[in-house]
Amino acid sequence: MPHVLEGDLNGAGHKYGIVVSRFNDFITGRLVDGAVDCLVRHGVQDGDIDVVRVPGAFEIPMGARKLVARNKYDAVLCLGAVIRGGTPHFEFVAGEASKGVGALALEAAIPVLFGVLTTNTIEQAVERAGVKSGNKGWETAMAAIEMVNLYRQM
Ligand SMILES: Nc1c(NC[C@H](O)[C@H](O)[C@H](O)CO)[nH]c(=O)[nH]c1=O
Ligand SMILES: CC(=O)[C@@H](O)COP(=O)(O)O
Repeated sequence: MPHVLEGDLNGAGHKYGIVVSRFNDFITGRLVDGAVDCLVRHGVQDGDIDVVRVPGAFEIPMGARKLVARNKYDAVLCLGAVIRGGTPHFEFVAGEASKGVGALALEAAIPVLFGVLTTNTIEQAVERAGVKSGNKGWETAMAAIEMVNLYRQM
């Protein structure tokens, strides 16, 4: 039988930083609600969750990097919503947000999670912010709890 490592879903005693972009706040606010609900329901104290708001998804990596540098969190969650418009701007904003979070995640000593919606339509974003396709904030928080507990075993 192989020896398998995986993190459990108990968040008791964990501290989390959340960076969220204000652009499309009608969506990103729901992502934060979902993430905080998930963390608290899995044992994280409300007072152990800090939320930092940045203007848009392009600024998420900057905010996340500052949160990691505080050295006070077990993980940092990055939440946002990039919704395609009429120009190629979507590709650049979404691309830089994911590249920046990905690079930070590989250099940081703690898990940095990517919960940025990148959708073609507003409807797709709404569906993934607590409607019929779940809540990307909740999903990101679940992954964060698991990764924190996995890191503690490695
Ligand atoms: N169009 C969206 C943006 N655009 C703004 C950028 O993220 C950035 O704030 C600006 O370019 C200044 O650097 N941001 C989103 O989060 N979502 C969008 O759909
Ligand atoms: C993702 C975006 O930057 C987008 O909302 C901007 O819309 P547009 O491409 O119509 O300027």
